[in-house]
Amino acid sequence: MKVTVVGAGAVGASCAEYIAMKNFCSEVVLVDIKEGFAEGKAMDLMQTASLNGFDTKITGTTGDYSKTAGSHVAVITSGIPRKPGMTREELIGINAGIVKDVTANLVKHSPEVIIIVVSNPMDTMAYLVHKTSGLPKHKIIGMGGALDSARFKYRLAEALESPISDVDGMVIAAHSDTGMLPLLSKATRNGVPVTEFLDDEQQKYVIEETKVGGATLTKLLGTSAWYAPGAAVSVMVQAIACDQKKMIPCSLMLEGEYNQSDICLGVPAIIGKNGVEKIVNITLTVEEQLKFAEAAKAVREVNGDLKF
Ligand SMILES: NC(=O)c1ccc[n+]([C@@H]2O[C@H](COP(=O)([O-])OP(=O)(O)OC[C@H]3O[C@@H](n4cnc5c(N)ncnc54)[C@H](O)[C@@H]3O)[C@@H](O)[C@H]2O)c1
Ligand SMILES: O=C(O)C[C@H](O)C(=O)O
Repeated sequence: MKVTVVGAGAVGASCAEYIAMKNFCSEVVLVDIKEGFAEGKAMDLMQTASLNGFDTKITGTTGDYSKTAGSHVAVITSGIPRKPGMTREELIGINAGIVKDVTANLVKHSPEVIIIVVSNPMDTMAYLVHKTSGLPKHKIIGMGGALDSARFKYRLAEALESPISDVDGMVIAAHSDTGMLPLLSKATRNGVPVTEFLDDEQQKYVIEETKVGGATLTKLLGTSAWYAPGAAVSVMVQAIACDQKKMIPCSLMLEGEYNQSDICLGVPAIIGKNGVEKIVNITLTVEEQLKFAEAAKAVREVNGDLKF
């Protein structure tokens, strides 16, 4: 299994590191536009192989997409991250052009590739890849829900004063500060609804902190996060590489599911060797349905700024 990661910056390098550490892939190719940067990151990571005990071969290239030929999966992390005080949506002006060019280069050299879109604003960038790549819809997957759900579990465990391994939960809808929908109604501690343990104020805290999870880290770090994003991507790549058929919330092109069409939004899906094996329909409360529709409206407005 060959995986390309475009963008050897914070998130791209973290993806490559987690993928290699899990040792399920033969080859990871890092691509960046900055001269020598991807080559340097690849060499540094390869020098951890004997220390960390992996056999994945990591190489780097400055923009030579012929080196990515025959990739099964490609991850797009190229583009600018936000700074404190910014929204992800403000990145569209620069990142749309980058994502469009990168997609064309990837598909040219790997026509069968499955693309995982990470660059922000992610739901809109995933939509852009659908509109420009010519790939079938099951081969384009936006990464947001896996990360947001991990942050939800972190906040749930904090409020429950429990180990994170005790909790389960999922975030769907948009990967944005306002459009995320943490499904508190379905979150559990060892199978017991968390609503049995958390009062209204604690529930509100968990939801609000989850939604601004990326902004909180951006404020602390001065740029956006990379460890959890890289780990989230590695889980998705592994689900494809090992045909795990894992249920992961991902930003997918909807054609009537959840009452939405012609939009990429976070919904639970089965991820396996073909990419998206199936979108999973779950029952939402009336309030959740309204929030999902509101998130869709906001993402649609951002999509309207795209030029194809
Ligand atoms: N979807 C998510 O959950 C999620 C999570 C974290 C970050 N992100 C997004 O991922 C993107 C990358 O974040 P980061 O922290 O790694 O930024 P970064 O600045 O550390 O890295 C981005 C890299 O992309 C490279 N690049 C720019 N244009 C390129 C091109 N045309 N071809 C190849 N490489 C190119 C840059 O040289 C840089 O090395 C941002 O848009 C950020 O908002 C999304
Ligand atoms: O917050 C950001 O801008 C980056 C990313 O989308 C995240 O959620 O960490």
